[in-house]
Amino acid sequence: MTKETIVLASDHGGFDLKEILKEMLEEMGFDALDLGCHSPESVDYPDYAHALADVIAGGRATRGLLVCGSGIGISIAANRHSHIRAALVHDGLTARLCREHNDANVLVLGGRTTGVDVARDCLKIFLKTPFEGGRHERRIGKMS
Ligand SMILES: O=C(CO)[C@H](O)[C@H](O)[C@H](O)COP(=O)(O)O
Repeated sequence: MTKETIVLASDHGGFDLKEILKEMLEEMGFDALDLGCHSPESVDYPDYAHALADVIAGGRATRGLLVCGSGIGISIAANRHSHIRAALVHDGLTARLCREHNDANVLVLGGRTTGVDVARDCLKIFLKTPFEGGRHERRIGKMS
């Protein structure tokens, strides 16, 4: 069976958490396409958000994960792309709602703000929760 590819990227502030979540994705049976960064050396988060958006635009992955220090900068950068709905979440509830209501295609976490256990939960919930459609479909349509 073909593995689904999940694309992921971070800046230095999200590097440690991205590495942990990459391993988790692989353990869950996904193909984790890691666009970097590849060390804790300081880099610029927009470069990584744009690279991830390009991969999703190209169709190699449909879902992604971004991490920076707070999750804020990298989500702002990712959401400049019209095909990206990147959701910065902080707990299981927001991870579920970003899928059910917003059909988010990119999960964003803060490596300096969210603990590893919560981050793992968020990722699991993000991956398994379907979009509810209905009234939410209309609202999403108004954003494109
Ligand atoms: O964009 C951010 C804050 O909104 C991220 O947290 C970055 O990772 C952060 O700004 C990086 O900060 P640093 O002082 O250069 O490590």
